[in-house]
Formats: sequence, C-alpha cells, structure tokens
Amino acid sequence: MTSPAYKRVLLKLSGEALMGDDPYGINRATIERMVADVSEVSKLGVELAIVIGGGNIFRGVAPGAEGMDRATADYMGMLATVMNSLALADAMRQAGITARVMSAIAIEQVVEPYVRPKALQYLEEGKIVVFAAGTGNPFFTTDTAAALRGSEIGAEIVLKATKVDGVYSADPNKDPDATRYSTITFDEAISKHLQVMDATAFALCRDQKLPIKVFSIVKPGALKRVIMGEDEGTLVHV
Ligand SMILES: Nc1ncnc2c1ncn2[C@@H]1O[C@H](COP(=O)(O)OP(=O)(O)O)[C@@H](O)[C@H]1O
Ligand SMILES: O=c1ccn([C@@H]2O[C@H](COP(=O)(O)OP(=O)(O)O)[C@@H](O)[C@H]2O)c(=O)[nH]1
Repeated sequence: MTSPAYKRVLLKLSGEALMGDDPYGINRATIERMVADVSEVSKLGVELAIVIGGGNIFRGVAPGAEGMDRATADYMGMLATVMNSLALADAMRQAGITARVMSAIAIEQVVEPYVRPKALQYLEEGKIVVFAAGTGNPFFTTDTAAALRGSEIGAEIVLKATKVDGVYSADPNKDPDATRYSTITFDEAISKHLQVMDATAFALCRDQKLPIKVFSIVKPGALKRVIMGEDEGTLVHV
C-alpha cells in the first residue's frame, strides 16, 4: 500500500460550498460528505488542521453588507466562520472523530481560544483542529487565515478545497474558454491577478515556501487523491 504524501496539512474548506444546492446556510448532506472525506484521510494518519470559511452565512463584502462599516461586516463574517466550525466539529463528533475548535477572537464560553502550542499538541495527539474566526482581523479572508495557520503549525501544504477543480487562466464560472493549470508559480498567479485566492494568501505562502493545492470539494475522492500525492487539481508553488 502506498503511503500519504504528507504528514501534516492545512485544509481550507470553502464556506460557500457548505450550502450545497441551498441558497444559504449549512446543507446537512454536504457537511456529512465533507466529514466522510476528512475522516478517510485522517485514518491514514495524516495530521489535519482545518480552516473553514463563512461565505455561506455572511460575507463582509456582500450586497447584504452594503452601507455597513467594513470592519463591522468583517467581524460578522468571522462569527459566521465560528458557526461553521462548530457545525463541522459536531458533524465530526457524530462520525466518531475527535475535533477541537480554536477561535482567533475571544469567545471563551463557546470555543477555546487559539493558542499555538495547544494546537500543536492536539495535532500530535491525532485530533483534528478547526481554526475558527479566520485571522481574527477585518480586511482579511479565511484563505489568508489558512496561509497563516498553515505556516504557524508547520504544515507541508495548504489544501484549498473549493467549488472549482483548480486554478484556471480566468474565472471558469465566467469564461468558458478558461484553461486549467496543472502547476503554476506564486509569482505568475499574483501577476496574472488570478482570483481563486487573494493575493495576501498567495504572498504569505510564497514567502514561507508553503505550496498550495487547489482542488474541487465536490469531486468524489479528490481530497484522498491529493493526500496520496496523485495528479489532482492545481499545485501553486515557489
Ligand atoms: N483563475 C481562476 N481559477 C479558478 N477559479 C477562479 C479564478 N478566478 C476566479 N475564480 C473563482 O474563485 C472561486 C474560489 O474562490 P473563493 O470565492 O474564495 O471560494 P472559497 O469559498 O473556496 O473561499 C471559484 O469558485 C471561481 O469561480
Ligand atoms: O481573517 C478573516 C477571515 C474572514 N473574515 C470575514 O469573514 C468572511 C467569510 O470568510 P471567507 O469569505 O474567506 O469565506 P469563504 O470564501 O470560504 O466562504 C469574509 O468575507 C470576511 O468578511 C475576516 O474579516 N477576517
């Protein structure tokens, strides 16, 4: 049997993908499927930390936030990621997986605060750590939180599980002629303004020499193939 390509990874799960086919919120079948994928790779002995988005509940830059103070809207977005993190951890508990949620903003009656050594301890114990509330700062995204926490915990790679199956030459949801890269450098992704991830996240990963794999969250078995080092999605590298 071949072994996983990585020992420790940071998995970024799209908040928006949690909606499934619903207009907003958390779709039960979708979250259960995500948990089944996570469970499969966790059983391979891979240490997993997860950052989950909040776009299914609230997006700071959304029309609904129009007229709102940006920082206030962003704090609402961060609270949305806390809700998703709690839902994810609970779904994992029901599936028999031990998960710990750690929040970047103080909300101690609900979840424990993010403390780096504690997170490292959980990972070493084989627990899945869910990082909630993004970076804890407005004007950032959960992609940047994934880059930041991935760097902090010494992950070998950031796995961005999203609605598209890789990085394209243009947004594939808008341009039918867009073509997918199998690999691309950070500098190219940044200079071409490819919007699949924000430039702050790309730049942080580039500086830390932390590769990113962008792959589909809806494609069955994709996470496992990525973990096994198989050809799946797009690798963004230095
Ligand atoms: N060059 C590109 N390659 C791939 N996807 C792109 C590109 N440009 C824009 N996108 C869009 O970026 C989206 C993923 O980014 P984002 O909205 O941050 O999703 P997530 O919810 O996973 O954080 C894709 O669904 C796609 O429509
Ligand atoms: O460090 C962070 C992370 C998130 N957010 C806010 O939380 C929202 C939800 O996160 P994101 O859009 O990254 O989630 P996803 O795209 O995965 O659904 C963002 O729009 C921001 O408003 C923030 O302000 N700081």
